[in-house]
Amino acid sequence: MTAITLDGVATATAVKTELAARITALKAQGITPGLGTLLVGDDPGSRSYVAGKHRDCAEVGIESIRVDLPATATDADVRAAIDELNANPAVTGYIVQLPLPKGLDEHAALEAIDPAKDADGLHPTNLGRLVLGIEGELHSPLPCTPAGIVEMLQRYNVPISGKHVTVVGRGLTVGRPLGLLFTRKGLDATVTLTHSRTVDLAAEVRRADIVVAAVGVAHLIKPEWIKPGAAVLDVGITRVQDEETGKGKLTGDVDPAVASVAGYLSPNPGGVGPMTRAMLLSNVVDAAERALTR
Ligand SMILES: Nc1nc2c(c(=O)[nH]1)N[C@@H](CN(C=O)c1ccc(C(=O)N[C@@H](CCC(=O)O)C(=O)O)cc1)CN2
Repeated sequence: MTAITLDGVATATAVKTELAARITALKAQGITPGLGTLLVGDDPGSRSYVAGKHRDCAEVGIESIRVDLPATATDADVRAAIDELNANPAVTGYIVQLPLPKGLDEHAALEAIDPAKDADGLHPTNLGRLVLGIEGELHSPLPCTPAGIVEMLQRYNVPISGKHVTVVGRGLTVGRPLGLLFTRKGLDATVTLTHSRTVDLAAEVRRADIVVAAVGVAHLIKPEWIKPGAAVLDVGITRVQDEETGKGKLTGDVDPAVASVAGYLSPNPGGVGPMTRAMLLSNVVDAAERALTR
């Protein structure tokens, strides 16, 4: 068996095309969505993700506002930048790029975001709404990577309801919210959320119909751990040295040989990452549309 590729680049392109039409309609009604980003420090990965977010905005017609602080910034500097983004009417939604440099209080930063402008769905109010399962009018933004994972599975018609999902990794941006999302009414999966103290990870992965690996350990997930036909989504990323060229390259959590056992495989790069970016744009557009109806 060779797994069907869950192509994040193509799926994100489809999402962005749909969003561009909604943005044109918003502009016709006098609303221009605007995404703000706050980047602290000079981590090359974070820099490149933020640059990508601004490129995406330009592509679909969303204004973007960029605030960069040096690595020497204090919690008070971060708070002042967040207060400005909260007050800026051109910013309809914004994100604080994570992780913040060591020593800065990430939780305080996320709590300071105006929940109505939280484009990442990481403010405690919005995560709380995810816990409570609040949808409909009060529907709040979902964290982008979990939302992108579900969107991609649905667009490829991968069954979720009644299926067993094993999530490897319990981080704030992926594992924890993903467990809540998959168990929501309407998706109705059964989730095992695993982490570094899980006793027999291989056994937990082996019983899953859907495996999401978001732990940042290169090639941790082995082909013999995979139930034949399962959907495997590779989210974690590690920078390793290419043995042939000696150059740095990005590697996911999933051993490439998994493709010979799985039914579906979301590669890394080229899978969930582009969907994360598309879902951020989607959150910004959703918020602008919600503002229209208020
Ligand atoms: N505030 C947030 N911080 C972080 C988030 C987040 O959702 N909100 N997620 C990650 C980083 N991230 C977005 O911010 C992100 C990571 C990866 C990609 C991506 O498209 N990756 C490419 C490969 C990357 C490369 O070539 O360098 C891929 O998978 O194909 C997009 C966004 C942590 N921080």
